[in-house]
Amino acid sequence: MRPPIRGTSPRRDALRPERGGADPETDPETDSDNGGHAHAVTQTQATTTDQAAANEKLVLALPKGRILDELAPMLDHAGIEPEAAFSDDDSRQLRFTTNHPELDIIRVRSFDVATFVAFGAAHLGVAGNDVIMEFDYPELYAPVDLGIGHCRMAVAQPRELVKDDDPARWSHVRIATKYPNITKQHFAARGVQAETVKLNGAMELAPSLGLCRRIVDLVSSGKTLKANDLVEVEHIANVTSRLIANRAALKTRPHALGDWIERFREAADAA
Ligand SMILES: Nc1ncnc2c1ncn2[C@@H]1O[C@H](COP(=O)(O)OP(=O)(O)OP(=O)(O)O)[C@@H](O)[C@H]1O
Ligand SMILES: O=P(O)(O)OC[C@H]1O[C@H](OP(=O)(O)OP(=O)(O)O)[C@H](O)[C@@H]1O
Repeated sequence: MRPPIRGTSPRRDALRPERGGADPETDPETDSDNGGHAHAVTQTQATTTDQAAANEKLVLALPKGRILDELAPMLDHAGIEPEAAFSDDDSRQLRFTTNHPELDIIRVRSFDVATFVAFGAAHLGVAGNDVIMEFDYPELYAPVDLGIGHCRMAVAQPRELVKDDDPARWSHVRIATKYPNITKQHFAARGVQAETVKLNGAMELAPSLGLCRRIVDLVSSGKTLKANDLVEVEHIANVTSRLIANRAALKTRPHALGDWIERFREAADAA
């Protein structure tokens, strides 16, 4: 099951910052979400649904790990104080209340943030644009670049391969990566066929063990590549973390979500 797909270019659209904050009421794309079927819903049904939605708690999905550390001061600036268990590493709790009775936080894996928000299980979330691009969910909208989680996505290969190799002459490559979709799109755009082997981590091991000669992965300091005798040969994208929102929720609860989007925008501007 995937969220419904529309015939536009959602990836680029999702990552485009919106002027003056999200206004789903005037967003022509969100207006066309129902493909005209909205007229079949009676006013009473619509009102009841809106009220039910408005009474539901908002859920903010946050990733475990490194992003959470950088996000902490931003949550503070946005006025969000999670309950104590949120910062307790020994706690097995996954959903947390906050100082706002209408807002809960869930803590999930970074790739899963996008899925929870795209399917409407969470209304808002924080995810790297690596994750947003890889899934390319049309139901995601990314209004705020939080300016944290800076890194880049790159193609890398063993140092020894570089001297006799010209990437401009590649016609077919085999790549180990956590990002098969981005990788295929990147190479397709320059006429290279890419065969991908999906790994969930430690991609840097693949060349030395003969799995694939090349990898696509995130690079920040470059230490991991260096330690594994690999070098970057192509840049694919710059990566930062974004606030993401479910488009349908933006439409049904524009004020509640818009308020949180504005708070995160201010927190990002202040950082
Ligand atoms: N070296 C890095 N420097 C800066 N940001 C990074 C780096 N590696 C990853 N990121 C960003 O942080 C996000 C989460 O990465 P992190 O390594 O914390 O989780 P993960 O190991 O990819 O996911 P999981 O929780 O599923 O194990 C990535 O999606 C990316 O946007
Ligand atoms: O350029 P660097 O500063 O060395 O950072 C790059 C490393 O960071 C990420 O891995 P992470 O530490 O998240 O481990 P992972 O393999 O479990 O994803 C990424 O996948 C690289 O391996």
